[in-house]
Amino acid sequence: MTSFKTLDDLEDGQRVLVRLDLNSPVEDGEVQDNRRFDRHAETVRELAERDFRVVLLAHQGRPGRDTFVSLEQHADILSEHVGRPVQFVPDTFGDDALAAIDDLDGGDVLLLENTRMCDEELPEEDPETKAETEFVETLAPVFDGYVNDAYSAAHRSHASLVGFALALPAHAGRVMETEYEANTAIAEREFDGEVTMVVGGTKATDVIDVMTALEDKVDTFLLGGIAGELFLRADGVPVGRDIEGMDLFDDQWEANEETIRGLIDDYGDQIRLALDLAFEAEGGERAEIEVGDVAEKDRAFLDVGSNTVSEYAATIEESEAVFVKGALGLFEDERFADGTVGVLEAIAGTDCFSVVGGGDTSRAIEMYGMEESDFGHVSIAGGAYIRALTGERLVGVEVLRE
Ligand SMILES: Nc1ncnc2c1ncn2[C@@H]1O[C@H](COP(=O)(O)OP(=O)(O)O)[C@@H](O)[C@H]1O
Ligand SMILES: O=C(OP(=O)(O)O)[C@H](O)COP(=O)(O)O
Repeated sequence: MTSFKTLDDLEDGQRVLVRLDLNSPVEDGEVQDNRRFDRHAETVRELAERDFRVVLLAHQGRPGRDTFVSLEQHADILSEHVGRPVQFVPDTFGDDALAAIDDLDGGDVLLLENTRMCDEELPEEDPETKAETEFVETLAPVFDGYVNDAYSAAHRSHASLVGFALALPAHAGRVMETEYEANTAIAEREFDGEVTMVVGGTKATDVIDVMTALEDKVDTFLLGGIAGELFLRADGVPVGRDIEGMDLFDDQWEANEETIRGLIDDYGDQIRLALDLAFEAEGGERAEIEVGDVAEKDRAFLDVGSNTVSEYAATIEESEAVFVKGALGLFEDERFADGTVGVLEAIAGTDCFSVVGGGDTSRAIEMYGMEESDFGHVSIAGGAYIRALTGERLVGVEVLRE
């Protein structure tokens, strides 16, 4: 990451403003611990150990949603991960925030209130405009430097993500560095051997965008999940029952059909579809059917079948690099986890370069007892990961470039 200043370029003991992404699931008002805390703790711990006065900015939820809550609980959770106290002040840039910042000693860590509670944070405007907000103009002068560690939010042109980067010497945090390198690898790196991409999940437009952008970079796409069913249907297999709250096979089908057919016609040799599928039998147990035997108006399919898993695993074992976007089945239900777990275990069992992304999919790694260390990189980004895969530049990363 040579075109960015990193923590290595900061002089110890300064006062630094650090943007993290602690955006988390919230259940009944309770913020849920997750991998974002653990990853960012590394950056925070390093700065505190180097005697910086560390002030943290982060957001939670969006105004109007149940997940839009204070960061008070985040401070406690982060403190557990960092292994030292994380103070909290319920203010973003007012007198209370400034007084709390002023009170800090070297090695102290303070989290300010949810940046999205500040009116100037959210409207998406260019970095120059954001740098001129009262939020940035008030806080920036009390710091020596700005660190952005929030790769997973770097696609948003919000004040705390782009404004401070223009107002202060800007540096990439450790999470920013590793996420950037891994997530841009497919767009930026040349691999000598086969490059394989596992594509699944439920987000049809993401899948179409990624496949369209990466046709030249990827040798084989292994499809599963709802996304795979869209391709099977376009290929003439009568599958496609929508899951609750989605209408991919109904209203949206027409909008996507032509694009998917076009991808199959142009790049059919690179695209591998499921050979068999799994469903819930009458007794509730998992059952499988060959794709060729699926009849019109058949049931909902919840996973790829075992022949597909074996085939996909064999391709992965011969690959030099494997990227994962989306799950191959409803892995949250153990009966339908074989596809997702099968390909992840195949990746973990090889020494290929690998990146697993997408919030839901990477959760399968811990759910089924796999070790993150068996993968090249497990991303904590969702939207930013997709954008990186399609070669889009992230505004929050761009403003860090020297
Ligand atoms: N056949 C299927 N039926 C129902 N849900 C599925 C199926 N295949 C995959 N899924 C669901 O897709 C989700 C992941 O999809 P998506 O949100 O697109 O991926 P990510 O968040 O990892 O980017 C998982 O929670 C999984 O349960
Ligand atoms: O969690 C995030 O995005 P993600 O769910 O796409 O990973 C980021 O914190 C960005 O949040 P936002 O999509 O509300 O701007």
